[in-house]
This record gives sequence, C-alpha cells and structure tokens, in this order.
Amino acid sequence: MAVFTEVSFDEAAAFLRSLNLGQLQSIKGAAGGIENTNYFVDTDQGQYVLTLFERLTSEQLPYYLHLMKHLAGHGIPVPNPAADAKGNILHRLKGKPAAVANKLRGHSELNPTPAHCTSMGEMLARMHLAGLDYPRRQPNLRGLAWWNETVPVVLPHLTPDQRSLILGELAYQNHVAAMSGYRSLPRGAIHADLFRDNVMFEDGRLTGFFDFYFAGCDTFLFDIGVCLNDWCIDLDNGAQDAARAAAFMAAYQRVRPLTAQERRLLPSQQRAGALRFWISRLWDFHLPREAAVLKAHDPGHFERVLRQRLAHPYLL
Ligand SMILES: Nc1ncnc2c1ncn2[C@@H]1O[C@H](COP(=O)(O)OP(=O)(O)O)[C@@H](O)[C@H]1O
Ligand SMILES: N[C@@H](CCOP(=O)(O)O)C(=O)O
Repeated sequence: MAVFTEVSFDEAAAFLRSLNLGQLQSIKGAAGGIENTNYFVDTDQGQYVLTLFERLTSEQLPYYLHLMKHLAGHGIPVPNPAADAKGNILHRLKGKPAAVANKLRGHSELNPTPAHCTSMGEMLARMHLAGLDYPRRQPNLRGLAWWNETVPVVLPHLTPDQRSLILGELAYQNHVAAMSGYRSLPRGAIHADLFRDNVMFEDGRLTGFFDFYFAGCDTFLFDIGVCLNDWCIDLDNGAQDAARAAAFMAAYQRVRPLTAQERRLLPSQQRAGALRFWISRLWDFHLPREAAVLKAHDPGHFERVLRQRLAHPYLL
C-alpha cells in the first residue's frame, strides 16, 4: 500500500485506544498497494493493519468491511475488522474513513508453484460459496460501466495500435455482457483483485488473503479469470502456465464445479480480467495521485496478458 495520509504515533495511539486494542508500541507505513493508506501497528495486545480509505466513501465501505466480517465468521481466513464499543466497524481518522483489522501471518508467495495454485483455487471457491448468503449488495465498481467511462480518459495516452486493441476488446466485452448466457452466469460476492500480493502463505500453507476494496457482486467467472491471469502466468511475457492453471481449476472445481456456460465463457472472462487491470493501470499511471510512498504498476504487463489471452484462449 501507499501512504497518502500521514498518521502520527500519537494519533494512531489514541485511535487504537478508542477501539480497545491496547497500547501502541510501533507504527510503520506499508509500502505495497496503491489504493489506500495502510500502516502496520503493533500494540501490547496484537498486530494490526490500520487503513485510511483514500477513494472509497463511507457509503461504499460497509459492503467491503461487513463482507470481511461475514467471511471470517464462515471460517474463511480474512482480516476481521475491529468494532468500537457500539459495534461499528467503519471509523474516521484524519478526516478519512478508517478501519483496523488483524494482521495476517506469513508472506506473499511471488513465485507460485502448482501447489500454491491448488490452495488458491480451493480457497477462491470456498470464498464464493461462503459469500452466497451475504445479504449486502454492491456492484463491482471496477466493472464494465467503469471500463466504458475510463477508456476514453486513457485513450489519448495510447499508440494507434494500443487504441485499436483496447477499443476492440471493450466492444467485445460489451457484446458478451449483453448475451443471455452471460447474464445467467452464477454470481455473488467476488474479491476481484486476488493477486499474489494479496494472499499470505506460511510454510507453504495459505494463511489468508486481504484487500477486499475492489470486491463487489459480479460473476464468479470474472474472479477466476483475474486469478488465472496472475497466479498462473509467466510474469515476463503474460503466457499462461498450463500446470499451474490446471492445478488451480481442478482445485476450484473440487469445491464448486463450473456450469457448462461458465466453461464456455471462461476465455471471455480471462480477457475481461486482463482488460480491467490494463485500464486501471493506465489510469493510475497517466493520471497519478500524490502520495508519500507509492509504487505505480506497469500497464504494459496487462497489455501483454490481454494479447496472450487473445492469441491462446484457455479451453477447459
Ligand atoms: N490484514 C493484513 N495482514 C497482513 N498484511 C496486510 C494486511 N492488510 C494489508 N497488508 C499489507 O499491506 C500492504 C498493502 O495492503 P493492500 O490492501 O494491498 O493495499 P491497497 O488497498 O492499496 O491495495 C499489503 O501488500 C500487505 O503487505
Ligand atoms: N492488483 C492491481 C492493483 C491493485 O493494487 P493492490 O495492491 O490493491 O492489489 C494491479 O496489479 O494492477
């Protein structure tokens, strides 16, 4: 995460005391991530992550925070937001919406093997099923409507070849979204950003995942496409790794088998996942925000992933 909003030791200490989380011992800005301000805070009671939300509003945030609470309550290893004395899990700090959740153990696995992908596939399917009775609804705010709105904004920064690729893919995704087969796909709460850097492993075992702030109601297949595009590719060129993809899909389907329609539309949703992150990376890269610590992601990576998905569709 980046640090967009600076929080002092004393401000954090008072905030944590108000949540009954103990006496602050140390605070450190987190360098990963690009959306919110995150601090690792250790108290005499435990280790936590303090998040100040930079773009999301107090209207949008309850969906994410209650989803985390819901999943944690269903045995899915995700951070559980801390409540104040009145039971509220969305707070305010430095004029921004804020939350505190337990810090997960372990580290991100940046060179996943088929075994890591097996754990991921199983966990994603378990999360999809556990979310089925989550009562709140909020669309995927980085879905088709946002792509349609944002592509014209980034278009002036692209070469003619890139423009033609992005416009062609956007037209295709609008076409798919209008198909009756697409509209009948199984859907529910999805994570929508479950990349390698949002999952923790310890001694080869998946210990949890976080960063639910792109979650929303959408097709489970889109979530699968996003994961395949990150966990099961060669990061140098975007090519899919057959062994990792097979391990991921087999594990997912042991928990929730895909419908025939999902199998047919999987290539389209891998393309959708590549398009979504190409657009957001272009947007972040060409229209950056001020931040004390911020590492921009390379948009070219998802252009390569999209080209690979077009050239070599994955057929189950
Ligand atoms: N609950 C958590 N447990 C452990 N580490 C966390 C947790 N939440 C965030 N982090 C760490 O903070 C970094 C940034 O968090 P992230 O949610 O990815 O930020 P952003 O909202 O900007 O995407 C992560 O890369 C991870 O190292
Ligand atoms: N995963 C996305 C960007 C979102 O950043 P995150 O740190 O919140 O995962 C990407 O790689 O473009």
